[in-house]
Amino acid sequence: MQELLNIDIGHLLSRQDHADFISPAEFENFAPRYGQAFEEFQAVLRDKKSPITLSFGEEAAIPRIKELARELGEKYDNVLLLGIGGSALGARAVLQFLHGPFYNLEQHSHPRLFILDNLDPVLVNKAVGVIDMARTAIIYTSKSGSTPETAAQFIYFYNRYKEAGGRLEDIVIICDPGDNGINHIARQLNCRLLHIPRDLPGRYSVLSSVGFLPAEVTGTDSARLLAGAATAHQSIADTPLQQNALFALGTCLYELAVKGKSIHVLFNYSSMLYEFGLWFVQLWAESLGKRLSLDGKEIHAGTTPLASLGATDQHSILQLFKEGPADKVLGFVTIENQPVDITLPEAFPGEKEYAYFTGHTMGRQLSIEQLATEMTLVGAGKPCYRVTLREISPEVLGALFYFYEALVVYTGRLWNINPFDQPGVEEGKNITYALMGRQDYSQKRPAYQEAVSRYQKEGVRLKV
Ligand SMILES: O=P(O)(O)OC[C@H]1O[C@H](O)[C@H](O)[C@@H](O)[C@@H]1O
Repeated sequence: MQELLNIDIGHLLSRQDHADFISPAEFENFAPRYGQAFEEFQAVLRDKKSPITLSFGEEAAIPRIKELARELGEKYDNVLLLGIGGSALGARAVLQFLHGPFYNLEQHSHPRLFILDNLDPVLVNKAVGVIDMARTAIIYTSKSGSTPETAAQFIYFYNRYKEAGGRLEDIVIICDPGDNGINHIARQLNCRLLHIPRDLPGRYSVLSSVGFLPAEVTGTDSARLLAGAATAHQSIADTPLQQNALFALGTCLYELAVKGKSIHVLFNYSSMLYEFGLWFVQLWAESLGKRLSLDGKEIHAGTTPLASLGATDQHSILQLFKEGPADKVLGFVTIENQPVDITLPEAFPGEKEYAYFTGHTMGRQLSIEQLATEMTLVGAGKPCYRVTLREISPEVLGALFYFYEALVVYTGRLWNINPFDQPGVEEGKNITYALMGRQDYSQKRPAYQEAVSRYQKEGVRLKV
């Protein structure tokens, strides 16, 4: 049987020395130079000692998650998921990949799923206009429980839910098991509580109750997502260096970054992968973008992730990819076996711009366009790799999630950084807490207020 994922790195390489690609000599040097780091990483995976392998322990939680999803489905027409970042992007990617963008408009036996992942009064107001709170279950997902955007949304919807006569014990909270406010609230409400493994960071948590419950609510078997991840895990952990796709791709991406390819574009050739692209952006950016190395040196590691959609973005950003700065490496993601294809009937036979479509399928046209785009980029000196997905299925998506998680963790080793923290986002949060009057930030408040007014005075305002 065909593999879940196939990776082609041939067009990251060149036949001779080339500043924009990996040369044969550089490629040959991979094993002696990085082999030990990779084999150490493989050993950590095999021993299930990496935070990402905590997902496999979540198999035990699946029966309870299925039961909960079934109950919610029986009682409610809608499920409202409140979360942000790693608490929403994975669920959005699963929904889009397996059900597409019109899930909530289709007729089916499962509840509609609304994922609100922004603090935006206009958006919230629009949602209130279309969601009947008396027929809506709430899932509040926050690893830390202290993320202010999600907390504000929960406070608001909790009140609306109560006003609509909602049963407090049906609210679902998904969070870290620590002794924190969100757990206190869960106990106070006596509601449903699912815990995310303590050492599984939010942006790596899609393969846990964070992704599993919303998936199950919409009828996706989360055990199949996890089974796909397990297949990818086995291949990454057990395949020897010379044939290992993750070793080859991760090492190429790291070396190309060092050679100045500071932007990593994921060019997804399926609208079903649109949300996956956003999940990838958070995972790549927060994990690898680090000021300090593990030994405390200021290195400003990482490359900038960008998600693009084919064929749509051929008509927007492709021009820059091809002729703009030579600072990018591009990964194409394509789907080998589409569940449906559409054959174009004969029309306008006398018009040469239209006649040639007759008998072609949209799927075939899309794959021709993908190949044409990739070839022209490589021809213009832009290194490209391709990930081919066997089909649209939970197993393939689980494998894809896990592959990119492992890719990030391995390249993090080469950068010598911690891929599991995000110190850079804490300062902004602290200012927010202080200015919003959070009690335990009262001492820091005057200093932050002063800094804010100084900052605002520095503005140079011009009229239009
Ligand atoms: O799940 P939460 O704790 O609410 O966190 C939501 C998001 O918050 C922060 O921005 C972190 O940098 C992200 O990594 C995280 O996914």
